[in-house]
Amino acid sequence: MSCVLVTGGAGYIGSHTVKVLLKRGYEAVVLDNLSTGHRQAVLVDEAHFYQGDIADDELVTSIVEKHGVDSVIHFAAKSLVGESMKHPEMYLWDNTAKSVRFFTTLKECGVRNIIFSSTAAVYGLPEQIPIPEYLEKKPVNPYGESKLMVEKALQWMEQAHGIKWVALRYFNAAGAELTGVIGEDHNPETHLIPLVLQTALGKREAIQVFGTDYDTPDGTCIRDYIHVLDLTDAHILALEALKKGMSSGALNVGTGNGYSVREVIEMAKEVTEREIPVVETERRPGDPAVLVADSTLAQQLLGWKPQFTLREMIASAWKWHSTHPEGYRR
Ligand SMILES: NC(=O)c1ccc[n+]([C@@H]2O[C@H](COP(=O)([O-])OP(=O)(O)OC[C@H]3O[C@@H](n4cnc5c(N)ncnc54)[C@H](O)[C@@H]3O)[C@@H](O)[C@H]2O)c1
Ligand SMILES: O=c1ccn([C@@H]2O[C@H](COP(=O)(O)OP(=O)(O)O[C@H]3O[C@H](CO)[C@@H](O)[C@H](O)[C@H]3O)[C@@H](O)[C@H]2O)c(=O)[nH]1
Repeated sequence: MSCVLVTGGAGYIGSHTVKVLLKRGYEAVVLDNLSTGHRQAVLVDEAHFYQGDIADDELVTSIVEKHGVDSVIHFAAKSLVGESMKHPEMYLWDNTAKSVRFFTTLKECGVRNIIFSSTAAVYGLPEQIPIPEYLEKKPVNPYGESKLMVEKALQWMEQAHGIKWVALRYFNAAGAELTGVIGEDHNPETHLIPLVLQTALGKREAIQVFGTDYDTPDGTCIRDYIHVLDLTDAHILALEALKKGMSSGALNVGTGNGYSVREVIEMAKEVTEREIPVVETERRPGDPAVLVADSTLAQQLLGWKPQFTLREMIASAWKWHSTHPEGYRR
């Protein structure tokens, strides 16, 4: 089997993907600067680990040559929407400029296959639900813009240099692998499900519900939560399809089912059998009311099908959080 370079492989989604890649017989090498990732998240001894930056040409070249890398899964990025509003230049630099530099190095090394972590944030405030890929892309924050620019860079680099790529536009990643050994550990944590579970653990006094006056059945925002293992599966299938000749392009990855903030909290109460105090607050700026994916294309082209329900996402996340209340800092 060939060697896959996984950037951001010490992060939440990347570490799950590395584990599954190894299990399926791939050789994997991780490049991560540990800005938000955790060295302990790359558990398996067979995964080679390099601490460094994707824009370090020399390091990238030496990794590709040493390990015979022929494909890349590129997770490394900053992904805090609020931070991107305050410091857009940071996102344009880290996510866009560094990715272009990284792809240039890969091109020079002859690496042709790239799977890229894109996001539902490229759609901005979509006028149609569920969201198909062809809908107009109008990001409402620099984070989404920084990812859309990378998709465009890939398109042009394909034309000029024959790079093959798939941009997976994830909706809301959730859950953890089923042994509870690795999981989500962001600092600061901004995502709903980990915050709800930290509240169940008593680490937070209450979960804030950002806005109860949206035009949705219970007034709170609706999102399409997708299990991190379903995401991992989509990456590996996309890589395999690309190598078999599938055309480059962007694919949505979600379940097609939307859940409101209140529904998530209710399900978390059932799963954890704990009290979860709620405080209703103002809307969080930039939050669309509803984001639900139409993932028909990914299902047709990759033969991919999401396997996990929201309950299973919350239960697997609970297994991780309840056994690692301080995340990887134990
Ligand atoms: N979590 C979600 O719900 C979600 C949704 C849509 C898209 N995404 C995208 O998926 C990817 C992974 O997200 P995550 O939640 O696992 O984030 P994460 O912060 O846990 O992982 C990102 C990893 O990349 C590393 N990194 C960042 N910049 C780097 C650089 N310049 N060089 C080397 N390593 C670098 C970090 O140290 C970290 O380990 C990101 O690109 C994110 O934008 C995430
Ligand atoms: O304390 C909290 C945190 C979140 N929310 C709400 O919960 C929903 C989900 O929020 P969050 O978990 O922060 O995810 P999103 O803001 O939807 O963004 C995620 O999903 C996007 C794609 O849908 C990705 O682009 C982003 O990277 C990823 O963080 C939103 O309606 C929030 O307003 C709360 O009510 N209280």
